[in-house]
Formats: sequence, structure tokens, C-alpha cells
Amino acid sequence: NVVLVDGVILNGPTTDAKAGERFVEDACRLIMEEVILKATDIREKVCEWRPPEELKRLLDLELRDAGEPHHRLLERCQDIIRYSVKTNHPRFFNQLYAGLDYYSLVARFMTEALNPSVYTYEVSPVFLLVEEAVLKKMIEFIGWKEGDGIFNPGGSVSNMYAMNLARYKYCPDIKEKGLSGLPRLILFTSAECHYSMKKSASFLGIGTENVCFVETDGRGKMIPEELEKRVQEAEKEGAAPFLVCATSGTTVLGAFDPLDEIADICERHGLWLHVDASWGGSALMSRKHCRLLQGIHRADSVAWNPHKMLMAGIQCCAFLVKDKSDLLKRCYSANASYLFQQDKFYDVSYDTGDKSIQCSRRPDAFKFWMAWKALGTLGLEERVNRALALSRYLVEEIKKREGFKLLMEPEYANICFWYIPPSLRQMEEGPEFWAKLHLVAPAIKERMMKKGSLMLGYQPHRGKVNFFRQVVISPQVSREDMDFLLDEIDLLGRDM
Ligand SMILES: O=C(O)c1cc(=O)cc(C(=O)O)o1
Repeated sequence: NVVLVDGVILNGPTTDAKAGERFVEDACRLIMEEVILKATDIREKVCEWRPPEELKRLLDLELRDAGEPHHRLLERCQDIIRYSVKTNHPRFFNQLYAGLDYYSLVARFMTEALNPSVYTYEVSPVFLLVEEAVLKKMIEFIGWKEGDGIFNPGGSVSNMYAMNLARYKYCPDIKEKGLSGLPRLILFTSAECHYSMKKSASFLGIGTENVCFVETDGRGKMIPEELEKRVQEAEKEGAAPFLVCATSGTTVLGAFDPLDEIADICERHGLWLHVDASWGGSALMSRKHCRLLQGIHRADSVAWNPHKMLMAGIQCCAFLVKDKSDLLKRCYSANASYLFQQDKFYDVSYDTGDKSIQCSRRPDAFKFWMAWKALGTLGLEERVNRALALSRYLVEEIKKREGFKLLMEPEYANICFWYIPPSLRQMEEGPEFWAKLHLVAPAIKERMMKKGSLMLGYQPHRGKVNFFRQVVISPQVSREDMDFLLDEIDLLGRDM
């Protein structure tokens, strides 16, 4: 007997599971062949550049009334892969993330298929325990005996959490009473800090005018004496300093702030110390390089993104808090009765989702856990050490090559340099020289993307004209790739 409600047949399932399963199998085969097997093949192009208007036509993005047959969908999947940048490619150096970790990729496949939301133990028993285990281990590497934390959708969100948590610690009433009646809160960070400091200050209603950008030295490191001076000035003005955000591994230069000296100042003035180690935090896994973050155990909170140097797959971002009480939960919880029932049959302290500003949340810790489980701490340490050794190799090669000029001696995996084409090499380094040099990197970048041979970031930075920023991360990158990088830039730019 057919059951009809509002003209809809309710008997039996409607989706054709068999067809769907076949589509999944075909699509997985396509992904294996077109992405994974080619991911590290340097004969493949890093990108298949097309201008936006042309790409819109090629992809036929319009959504229509009628669906499309599977064979047509598979063709579209092929196009989408073809025109997507191959961030796994050994010569993708464009961002602070790169490369393919096979173990974290499997974790990503699994969580996409399982599709959990990490708010309660009842829905995500495994992934909540995985998150707890990973946070615990990361806290150990920071040097805290215990603490708290949560995985966030981005390092910017972690920095926002830190700012809000520091403010909440400073005046807990804000959660209920809001901003009215607050003193003029001031936070301090370095002139090299991540742009999410400004985003966070505006988003949280602190105001970007109340972010004090402390001067840095020639290598991009915050000057403690300058910080002390700015804090005292703010106190004299009757403002309310509450937070210092230091950076371990700045975005462009890869600079590490002197954390011990900064922590001394925070202790003296009773300020929350947040360390944005989104990029540099991974050096904590290396016994050789962890000294870059000397003093990080004195921080009140840390942002650390395993999706960067440790290749856990975008996004994988931990926000860690030294306070082991339930400060994080008190600050963010809203006790939704339909998720965080207190009368459940199990220990509800495992329902950790209320520590987050999010409701639905992806199991991002699992990507990192799988890679860590596969490689071990020693394998991850080796990954960091190799990336920094390869960086050192490149620095020495640049020093040997005519036409390449380092901005500075790097501390980490960011190698910033100019390429000076032969036409400019005899010019005196005056305004005209710099004006002409400013045009070189963007032009070489255009040529490399249209050729698909390489992707490397460039930027102007604090008065310096456009320069390249090479970032070394992936174990699939070889010395030969470093040589290729310099050869290719010279090949693409020598006629400029
Ligand atoms: O997560 C990243 O890969 C990332 C985050 C940034 O803020 C900036 C950059 C970058 O400049 O490449 O990368």
C-alpha cells in the first residue's frame, strides 16, 4: 500500500543508493589518479591559469532546474581538479602551508564520510577524545603542566579568542553587561603581527585605534624596551592595558619575538600574554629549533596551526590556554539545553563544544592526530628540521648567485629576497632603482603562473619594495627544487 502525504510517496528510501555509491567510487578513482598520484610529480603544472571570465565559462557554474547525469558530473570534477591550484605540488611555495601528508589526507577522507560535528560526546565520541589527546600533547610541548584548549577554524579565530578571553579575564561582567561602562582597553602587539589583530579588535568592539603596534628591530622582532615605554604611556593616559600579543613566526619575515623579556613586562603590568605561534609553533617539536620560542611556557594563551609547517591539512588550528580552570568555558558557554543536557547518562564534562563560539564544528584535530600517530613525534621533528635545513641551503645558494639579494638573514623557513634583473644590476640603489625593482616580482609572478612552473608569494613590506617570500615546508621538496626555483626566477626575469 502506497502512503501518500501532500502528494509525496513515503514508502521506501528515495535516493538511488546504488547509483550514488557508483558515483563515489568513480569520483574517488578520479581523485586518486588526478590529484594524489600526480601530487608530487614535478612534471605536472602547479597551476593551469585562466582569467576569471574565461574560467567561469569553462566551468559552466550555472545551477539549473534539472540535475546532470553522473558522467557529466565526473567530467566537471575533472575540470574542477584541472583548474584548481595544486597546493600539494613540490613547487607550490605560495603560502604558509604546502604539500600533502598522506596520513592526514586519509583522516580528512574519513571525517568527510563520517561527517561528525564535534560539540558533544554522544555525536562525536571518538573525535572529542582525539581532540583532548592532541591538545594535551600540544600543551606539553608549550611547557605547561596542564591547560585547556580547542581547535578553531583558523589562526585568526584563535587570535580573536585570545583577545576576547583576555578581556573577559580583565572584566568578566562583559559577558552579560556588554561594552558599556568599560574603560578604554588597550592591547599591544608588534608592527609585524598578523593582520587578524586588527580584525579581532574591530570585530570585538575594542577598536583598531586601541591596538598599539610596538616597533620591531631590523629582523622583525618586537623591541621589549619599546613595549615597556608604550605600556607606561597608556597607563599615564588613564587607558587600561590588558593584553600583549607576541608573535612566534611572523607571516612575512618569519621573525620570533623575545618572549622571556615580553613576559617580564606582562608580569610587571599584570597583562595577559598571548603568543601567536600559528606559524612558528611547530618549531616546538624540534629539539634543535624550539629555542626560537624560549619563554613560551610563560604565555597565558597560544595559537598554533598544525596545518602550516606540519601539513595537517587546512584548517587545523589549536587555541591553547594555560588556565586549567573552566575559564574558556565560562567565557563562551551558553548552555544550549538541546545539546548540553546536564542529565545525560554519561559524564557530560566530555561535551566540550560549549567552549567554542561555534555550534557545528569539524574534527580538525583528527588530521593532526593521524599524521602524528603515523610519524611519531620524531617524524614530525624531522619534518621541521628538514624544512629549516632546506631553508638554510637556499639562503646559502642565494648568497652565491648574482642578481639575488636577501632582505635579511632569516630565523625560520621564510626566505625573503629580491631578484634584480641584469638591466638593473649596474644602477645605483636610489629611488629610480627601487621604483623599477618594485615592478619585477609581480611581472615574474604573472609569468610563472601562466607557465604553471612555480608559485611563490611576493609583497611590499613596511617601506620595502616588492620582494619574494620563499617558504619551505614539504618533505617532498628537494634541494633540486630549490635550485630550480632560483633558475626559473632568473629565466623568467632576466629580460626585464
Ligand atoms: O594558513 C596559512 O597558510 C596562512 C595564513 C596567513 O595568515 C597567511 C599566509 C600566507 O601569507 O601565506 O598563510
